[in-house]
Amino acid sequence: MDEDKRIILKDINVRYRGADDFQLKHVNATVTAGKIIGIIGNSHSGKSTLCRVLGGVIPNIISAEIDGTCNLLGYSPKDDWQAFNASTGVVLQNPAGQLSGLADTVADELAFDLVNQGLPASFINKRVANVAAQMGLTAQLGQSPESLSGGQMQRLAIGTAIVTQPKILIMDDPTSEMDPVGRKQFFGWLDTVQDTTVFIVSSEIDDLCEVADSIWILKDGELIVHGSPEKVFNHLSAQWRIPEPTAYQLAQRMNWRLDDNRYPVTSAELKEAFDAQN
Ligand SMILES: Nc1ncnc2c1ncn2[C@@H]1O[C@H](COP(=O)(O)OP(=O)(O)OP(=O)(O)O)[C@@H](O)[C@H]1O
Repeated sequence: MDEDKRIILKDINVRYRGADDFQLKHVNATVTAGKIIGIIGNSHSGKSTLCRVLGGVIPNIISAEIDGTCNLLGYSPKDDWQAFNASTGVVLQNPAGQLSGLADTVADELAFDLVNQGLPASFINKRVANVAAQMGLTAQLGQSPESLSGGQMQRLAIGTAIVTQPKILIMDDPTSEMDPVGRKQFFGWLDTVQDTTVFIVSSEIDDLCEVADSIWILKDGELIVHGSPEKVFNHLSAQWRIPEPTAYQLAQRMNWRLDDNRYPVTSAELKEAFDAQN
């Protein structure tokens, strides 16, 4: 398959300045464009560091020792930074830190990159209204970004990342400050995203299983497992200290299995396994 339809990570090693050990070690994976990748792992396992590599923040903004190959849809963050940057949208852990700080209103913040691109006002207004609606921020468009709650701020950060319609979206724990309703809406929205490759770090295992094509588990900087949610959670090692999704736990307790003997990991699969027993 063409390089411009894949994301390729080949033997990525990363060490921050002054650190004794590597924070990412021999990370290898290939992803087909358009997939949703859920990244999980315990604290300090390297999830944010991987997001920084995928978004080109390392090495272009945070200088760190990095080797290996990172190629996103044909662009390398090292060699094609401008094109790479234009193709990726990044939502970091601290949403407030990635806002421009120059916009008086949520609408101006959402419009910021489009204005910088010199696009016509009518186009910008339409795009901003569309993104605000997707993020549930229509009522806040006239408000100052500083007046937003933590969850709204996260939704604004996601909005600023998607407003330029990047081909790749990288989100590091984007729902950490959302309430349960906001989180549900966010994962419902994520499920509708098309023609975009999404990398999302989250500890919301149930939600991730519903939307992700693939789950990556990081442990001590190593990508120890990657595969479909069903495969990954049916072959977990207790040593990794990763919780199974609720559907899996319930089915295991009731011994409800799918046709191929696996336990379900999504609500639809749980129903399938239940129906098969009754
Ligand atoms: N800017 C930095 N400079 C030096 N070391 C760092 C830096 N950022 C992270 N680290 C270290 O790199 C390791 C991996 O951190 P990282 O934040 O990538 O893990 P994580 O899995 O995202 O953790 P968490 O779930 O706690 O956010 C940790 O040991 C952390 O202390």
